[in-house]
Amino acid sequence: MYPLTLAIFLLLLGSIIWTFMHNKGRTLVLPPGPRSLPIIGNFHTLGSLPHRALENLTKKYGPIMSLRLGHVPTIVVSSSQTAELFLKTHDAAFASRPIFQASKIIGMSKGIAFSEYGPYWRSLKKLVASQLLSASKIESFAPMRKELVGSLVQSLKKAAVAHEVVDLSEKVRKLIEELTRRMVFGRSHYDRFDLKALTEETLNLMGAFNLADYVPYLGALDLQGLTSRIKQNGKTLDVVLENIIQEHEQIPSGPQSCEKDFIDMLLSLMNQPMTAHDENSCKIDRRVIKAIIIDMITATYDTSAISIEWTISELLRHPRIMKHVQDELERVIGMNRMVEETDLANLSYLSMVIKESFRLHPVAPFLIPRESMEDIEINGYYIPKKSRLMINSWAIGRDPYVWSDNVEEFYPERFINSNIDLKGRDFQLIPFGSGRRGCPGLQLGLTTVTYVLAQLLHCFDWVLPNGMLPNDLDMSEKFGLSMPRAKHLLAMPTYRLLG
Ligand code: HEM
Repeated sequence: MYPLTLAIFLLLLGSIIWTFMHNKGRTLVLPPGPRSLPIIGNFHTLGSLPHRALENLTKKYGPIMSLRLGHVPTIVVSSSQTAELFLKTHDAAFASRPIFQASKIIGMSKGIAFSEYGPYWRSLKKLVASQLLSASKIESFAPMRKELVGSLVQSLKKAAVAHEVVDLSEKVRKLIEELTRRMVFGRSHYDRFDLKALTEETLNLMGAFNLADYVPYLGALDLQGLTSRIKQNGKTLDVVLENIIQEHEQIPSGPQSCEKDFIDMLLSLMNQPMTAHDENSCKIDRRVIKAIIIDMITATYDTSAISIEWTISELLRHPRIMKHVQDELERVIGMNRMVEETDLANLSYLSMVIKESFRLHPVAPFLIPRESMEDIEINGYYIPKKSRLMINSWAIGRDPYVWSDNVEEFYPERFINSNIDLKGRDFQLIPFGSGRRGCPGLQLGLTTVTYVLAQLLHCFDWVLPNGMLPNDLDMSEKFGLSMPRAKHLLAMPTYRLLG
């Protein structure tokens, strides 16, 4: 009798443990969140500025909040501690990206920013980091940056003499556009194509809330007209890139050319494995080159320009801080010459101003959405596989537990004696993201932003037009994948260097 009882007992115990293990996901609950409606889920709660709407909801539901966008389970993370849990402790589980209809059709799901996590993405990211965005490659474009920023200063000098009001947003955008064009396409004469309009359309389509991505069975109806626009955009982009690549093949850059553009670099690696010394890794072909190029253009196109326009807007609203920046520039560089990139490391106050600007105005308020690759438990909550993860870096920059009670104030001095940097290790400030999917263009982006700002603030005094007072400057945002000012920044320059 005794062995039989023991066997039954062990069988029962085993089945209880098995049931517990296999029902683990079901016994845990989703993070709290607002009630969702049929079909649309919580879309109606997002409004026109979702980063603000969701920060508001966080006050009720906490820093890990669960929503449903259409049919997609979505987790919104809004504090530095919880961001660390998702982007560091459990980074591997959240290292994938959702595949959007636009990224698939346009070809971006084969690039870095919008591809799923796996060996292909890993090889691609390594290739780009080592061949296109290495410190030496960024350095090789320094003369080009100097030439183009110099031309902008000359045109602003003329405007200053004529007492003209300048559309600074437009000027800076054109500068970054030209920097991007020269770096990626170099000598190509692509004036037959409106690459600017094409890139803007790509960014708009990638940033749109497309019903096909959230309520798949409505996708076929194309109620928003997005699918046809995406197809058209994908086709045109492919033709343009094919033309530019062919031009590069017909007139290759000389072996001595010191300013090889990205297409030259990638063509020189054609048919080689993406990861050096790994014959099994995917080969670099035209499709890979096009996907990388689209990534490089879209990632560079507006990020730096948006950071610059927000920083100058804040300085125009805060004359004390503007003066402090200019005093530093005068002390470090003097008034007889222009800023060089080698001076940038000595501009510590400007660096604090840029951090403060990123805190209040992160270019990508939700970073780039991620997708979970497995069922996972975090902080006692159940997060199902294929959940969308939105990190609200805009809300994290305003967390009063981290930034004290003057969160809304533009106050660069908060970074004095602080080790917080922008590299994604300090989760209170993550404008470039963090972890495996963090931004590989951080160094290039930060160099460009700091150099252009230093030059504009060293060469010119700036005032708002028509006697507008600093507090009257409209600081409204336009929400998208990236978040520029809603209205262009207008200001009047006065040249201030000697000679
Ligand atoms: C001020 C300038 C820039 C800002 C604020 C910025 C910001 C970001 C952010 C927030 C992400 C998402 C990170 C995440 O999900 O954790 C990202 C990803 C990315 N960025 Fe940047 N970026 C900038 C400039 C650049 C430049 C100049 C390049 C390249 C030339 C670049 C290339 C990329 C790429 C390829 C990714 C996708 C990485 C991946 O998915 O693995 N970025 N960036």
